[in-house]
Amino acid sequence: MAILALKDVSKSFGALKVADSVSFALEEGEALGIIGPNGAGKSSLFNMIAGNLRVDSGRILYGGADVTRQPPMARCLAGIGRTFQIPQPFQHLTVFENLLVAAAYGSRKTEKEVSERCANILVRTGLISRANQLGGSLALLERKRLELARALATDPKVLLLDEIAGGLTEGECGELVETIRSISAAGTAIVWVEHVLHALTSVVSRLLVLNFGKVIGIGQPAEIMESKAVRQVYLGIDV
Ligand SMILES: Nc1ncnc2c1ncn2[C@@H]1O[C@H](COP(=O)(O)OP(=O)(O)OP(=O)(O)O)[C@@H](O)[C@H]1O
Repeated sequence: MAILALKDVSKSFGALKVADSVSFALEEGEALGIIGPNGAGKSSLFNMIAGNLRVDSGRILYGGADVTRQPPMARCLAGIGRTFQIPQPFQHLTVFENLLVAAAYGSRKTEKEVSERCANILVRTGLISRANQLGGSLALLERKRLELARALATDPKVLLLDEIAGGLTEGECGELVETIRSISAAGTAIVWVEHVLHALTSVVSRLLVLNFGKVIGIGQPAEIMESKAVRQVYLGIDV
């Protein structure tokens, strides 16, 4: 059964259609990449899946249940975790405290469970040596890692990554990809919106292409990048 499914989801801002009857399904443990030109509606799609933006029509199913009208917190507690394109950690809390907030808020876990879980995530995301540093003092790669760690602290079954590799150097990007790959290998389903294609395709098994809110292709990365419609629209190549 699909862990996440969108069925004919549509959304407009006035005359601008950011989702035009979008449908796709994500299997448990699958890693799906989403690409598309600037303004195609990728972040809006994440906002609708996470509950930060209401759909105009269509349905969002999570674990088979209809969550279309559920608020963001309910979806987060149910297991839909996300990162934001621009990381905004609590600047005056330490890295560890930032994680504690994400892990403890609204959850019924004990203090011991929450602290152990956060310490473990700091190790997995390469942030353990930064645990006591203030969130506001981190460099870009570490802020991205913290964004990822905060999403993981909510214990997601589906992790939505919004352009997490953007702005990193080649080496930093490679390090982050390794971390994301290990999260995927541990069984967390991932939907990753990214412009850095080589990073994306080194992790995901399928790519979905959005253009003006419409899905213009979904399939294996090699097949998608060869598709005429995708090359014309996304890469600007005349074929
Ligand atoms: N709340 C809003 N009100 C009006 N227009 C919006 C709103 N949010 C987004 N838009 C517009 O909707 C379009 C899609 O935006 P969105 O951020 O979803 O695109 P994107 O594919 O994520 O782009 P990028 O790759 O640049 O991040 C853009 O033209 C954007 O300006």
